[in-house]
Amino acid sequence: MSTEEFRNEQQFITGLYARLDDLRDQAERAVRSALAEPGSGLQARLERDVLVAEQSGLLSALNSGENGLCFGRLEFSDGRDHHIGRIGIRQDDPDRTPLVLDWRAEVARPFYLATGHTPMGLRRRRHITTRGREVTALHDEILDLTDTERTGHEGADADAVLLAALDAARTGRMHDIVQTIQAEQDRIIRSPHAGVLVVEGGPGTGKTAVALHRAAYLLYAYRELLAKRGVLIVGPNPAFLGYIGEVLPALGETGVLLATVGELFPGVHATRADRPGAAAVKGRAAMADVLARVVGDRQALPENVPAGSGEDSSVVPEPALEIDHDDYGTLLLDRTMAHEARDRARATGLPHNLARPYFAFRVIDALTEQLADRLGADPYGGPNLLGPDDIAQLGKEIATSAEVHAAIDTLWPPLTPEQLVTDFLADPTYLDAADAELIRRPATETGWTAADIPLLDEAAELLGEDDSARRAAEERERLERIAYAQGVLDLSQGSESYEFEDAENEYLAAHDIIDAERMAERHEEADHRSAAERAAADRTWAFGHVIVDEAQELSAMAWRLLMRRCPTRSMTLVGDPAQTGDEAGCGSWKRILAPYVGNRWELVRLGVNYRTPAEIMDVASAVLRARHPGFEPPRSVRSTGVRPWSRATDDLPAALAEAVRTGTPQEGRLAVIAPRPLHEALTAALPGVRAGAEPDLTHAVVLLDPRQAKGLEFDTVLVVEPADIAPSDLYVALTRATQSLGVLHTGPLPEELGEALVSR
Ligand SMILES: Nc1ncnc2c1ncn2[C@@H]1O[C@H](COP(=O)(O)OP(=O)(O)OP(=O)(O)O)[C@@H](O)[C@H]1O
Repeated sequence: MSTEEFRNEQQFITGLYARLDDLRDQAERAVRSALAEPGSGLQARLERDVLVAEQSGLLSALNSGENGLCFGRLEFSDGRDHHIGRIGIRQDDPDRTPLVLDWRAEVARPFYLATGHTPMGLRRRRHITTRGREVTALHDEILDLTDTERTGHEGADADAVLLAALDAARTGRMHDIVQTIQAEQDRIIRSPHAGVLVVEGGPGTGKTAVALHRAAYLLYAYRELLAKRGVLIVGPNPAFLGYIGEVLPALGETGVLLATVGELFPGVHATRADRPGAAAVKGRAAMADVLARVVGDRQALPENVPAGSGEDSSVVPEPALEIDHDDYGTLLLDRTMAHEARDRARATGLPHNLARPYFAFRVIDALTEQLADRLGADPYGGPNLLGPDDIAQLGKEIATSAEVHAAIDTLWPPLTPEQLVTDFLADPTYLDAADAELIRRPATETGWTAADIPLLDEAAELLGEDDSARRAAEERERLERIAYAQGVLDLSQGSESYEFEDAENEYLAAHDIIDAERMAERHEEADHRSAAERAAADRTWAFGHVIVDEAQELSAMAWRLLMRRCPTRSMTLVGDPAQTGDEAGCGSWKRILAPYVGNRWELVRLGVNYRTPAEIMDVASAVLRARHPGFEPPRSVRSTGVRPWSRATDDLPAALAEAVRTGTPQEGRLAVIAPRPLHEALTAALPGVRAGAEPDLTHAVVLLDPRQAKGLEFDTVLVVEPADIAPSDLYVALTRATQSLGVLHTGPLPEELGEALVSR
């Protein structure tokens, strides 16, 4: 081993961290002094806010570089020599020479793609492993095969760095993979941001890792566009989002919204669970039509014939609403009138609440006409005696009558999504009896389920938000801000000294470059939250890019919601149809995507399993092949030589306690995956175990049900009572371990599993 190479590299890394410390100091000082500024005046406050935001963003990016700041070096045959790191850092010289290049820069690509066959101009690729600020290992690969110069760090196994990362003890939190991204993954991470990209791959093929690094890459490559519109990452449950939550901050990116579909209707938290079968019914595409019909039904016509209207036998009595007007006695809002008003309002094509004023205007006009006919009728049969002013006055009185508005509300009520969906679930219509029964929920039972959220969103689309009051208030505020900004500008103009006319001293004052309106707008922007925060609070936010993990789990209704959040259809969807567990999940990409993008989407497959050793993957594949004989499992990149085992027992809690005691790794994590009904008994047998809806995954031992385990991984996994777990969920459970797998059972094992395991 060449100690000189080692020393040189250490010297470089030490210098690099010194530069990082300097930059951090500068940014901290800038933030501190900006915050200490009294900031009088709009312009000063605006500048201060911008500076604080910029420097804080820079600080968090610099802090993210603390671990593994630099992890690679590229030496090109033409003499170029670059270090590669988590973030880019420049020297403090007039040219701002790069010290280390951001892994996302185009020049860094050969680090991930170059091979002996296609060296991409590289002579040597070096992996630098560090602990804190200390270099602990160097691995070199010579790509130019004519090169005879050796450093002594050429690894016998070029994949040593990758294998070390895969073998490392798990922490309960996902880590980034910037140091070891593989070529097939790199191509996906850097593919252009427009259009729909589907990434399919078996368990452990790095789909989640790729999706997260793609978000970081897109924010780097299309920063201007995406920082404004934000990136949304959708995951299957909050525990999973907690598990992946540290990856992007570690890559210096914080402006991404991570959410489950159940969190995408602002103001509503899904806290209830659906009963079995209900989510599948609620998730069907047909629910969109059902809800549209339900809204249509709320645009009603009068049903009852008023008492006494059949007295004149020459007139066919018509159903009508009787309106008792304080001043003018009874008015009749009859069916013909309501029908005509409804047709007019519907013809606008607007959502229910926004079409409502059109209905109301029409009804008011018709009632005014009715009243004018009655009051102005000439007893001698001549033309109406009322003039246009009288009729206009009558119209005003009708339009401001509480009784008239009550009648309009009866026929075309203003509705909220919550109200509409609550009423629908209490009395589900347009469904067959069995489906209706599955989703029926009395209006007195409050709280929402995750499958209700797409229904609420659909209802919100059908109803539209009548936001005229809010918009009027916003406009008032805006005008006030402009008036204030104008005052500020007038003052600054008034205080100009004569020196400003002197060409020598000429500089731009605020009023030269900005008018009051723009100044007010800029101040308003400076007040605003980050794109991710604003997006989280706004149901109609259109994201710049949407990434969906475990995409196979989403229902047709959930897709409708997500597509509304991404009108440009710039999306990355990752998933594995073989792992579909949710009863509402929609299996085929073609079926999911056809309604939105036809066949204009791209599919890429990942075929290497980085998580599960070959011995464990053999067992999991046996389970899947029993149902899908043609199934091709992903190829495991490593094997451990440890065969998965099974143990039959009469005393499950005791046997499990023993297996947990002997199986818990010194470092690393163990998960027990068991059907939910067993959890109470098993928790009692495992003191200190973390269980429940959102267990702390960083704890040494956790108890999960198979659905909770989706997307997660642990060093050791114990699967309990596999015969009681649905096959696709069992496949997921069996593929969660990075080192060892055991199965405990009281009854017989599923046949294919029994054959694949060694019994203990
Ligand atoms: N290039 C890589 N370098 C190092 N580790 C990697 C690499 N690719 C994937 N991994 C690791 O492999 C494991 C599995 O990755 P990930 O969770 O992204 O897979 P997945 O395809 O989403 O799996 P599943 O479908 O089972 O949820 C993770 O620990 C991840 O860090």
